Amino acid sequence: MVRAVNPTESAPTRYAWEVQASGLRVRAGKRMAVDGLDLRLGTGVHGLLGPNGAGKTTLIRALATVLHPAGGNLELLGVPVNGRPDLRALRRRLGYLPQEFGYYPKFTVREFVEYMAWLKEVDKQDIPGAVQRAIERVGLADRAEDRMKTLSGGMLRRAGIAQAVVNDPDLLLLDEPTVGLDPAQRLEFRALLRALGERSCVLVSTHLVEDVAAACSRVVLMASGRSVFQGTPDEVVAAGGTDDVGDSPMERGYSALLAAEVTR
Ligand SMILES: Nc1ncnc2c1ncn2[C@@H]1O[C@H](COP(=O)(O)OP(=O)(O)OP(=O)(O)O)[C@@H](O)[C@H]1O
Repeated sequence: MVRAVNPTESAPTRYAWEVQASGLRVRAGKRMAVDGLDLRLGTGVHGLLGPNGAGKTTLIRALATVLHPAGGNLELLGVPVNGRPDLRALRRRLGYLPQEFGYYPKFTVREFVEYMAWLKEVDKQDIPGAVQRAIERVGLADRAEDRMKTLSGGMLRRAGIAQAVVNDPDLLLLDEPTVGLDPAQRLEFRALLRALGERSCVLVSTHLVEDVAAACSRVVLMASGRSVFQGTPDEVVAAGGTDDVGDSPMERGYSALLAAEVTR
C-alpha cells in the first residue's frame, strides 16, 4: 500500500535558522515559564545560561517537541510546530538529552542506544554502525556490554549523550549534559560538542559558565522566561568589570548581564 506523504515530510529542507522563535510562550504546569521569547539559532554550539527557574528546561522541552507552545511562533528545521502538525518526521532529525531520562536497567549500554536508534527510526541496516560510533564518541566503548544499572552517574550521562547523537541529529538539545562528568570527561565532552557543532545546531543548557567559554560559539542568556542576551562568549566577557561577581572573566560578564537585567 502506498502511504500518503504528510506536509511535514514534504517540507522544504532549506531554512535560514534551525530554530526560529518569536513571542514564544510555553507553560510548565500552571506557570508561563517561557513568556515572550525571541530566538534564532543557526549551525554551531549555543550555550544556554540563566539562573534557577529562568525557563531553560521548559524552553528545551518545547524545542524537543515534548511541550507544546501556548503562544507565539516556533519553527524547527524549517517546520512550523504551532497548531497540531504531525511531528514524526521532524523528531527523527532531533536529538534530546533530558535532565533525567528513563531506561530499562537490565539493558546493556549497546542495547539502550540501539533501542533509542530504533525509536528514532534510524534505517535498520545503519543501526549497528551508528550505535558503535555514538558509544565511541562518548568514550563508553569499553563498557558497551555492561548493564545500565552498573554504570556510575557520569557514565549514565554519557550513555544519555550517546542516545541523543545516535541519529546524527540536525538539532541537538542537551539539558545540563556535564552534570556528574569528571574533569577529564568534561574536556572530552567539550571537544565532542565542538565537533557536533560543525554541522548541527547544538543547544546546551548549563550552569557551568566555563563550559560555555570553552565549547560554545554563541551564548543565549535567559531570565524570567525571556532571552535577555544573545551574543558571543567574547561579548559576555566584555560586559563584565572587576566589581562584578565571579571567579573568571566569563563569570563576571554573566553576572553583569544578569544584574543589568534585574535593574532594568
Ligand atoms: N511541572 C511544573 N509545574 C509548575 N511549575 C513548574 C513546572 N516545571 C517548572 N516550573 C516552574 O517554571 C519555571 C521555569 O522552570 P525551568 O525548570 O524551566 O527553569 P530552569 O531555568 O531550567 O531552572 P534550573 O536552572 O533550576 O534547572 C520555574 O519557576 C519552575 O518553578
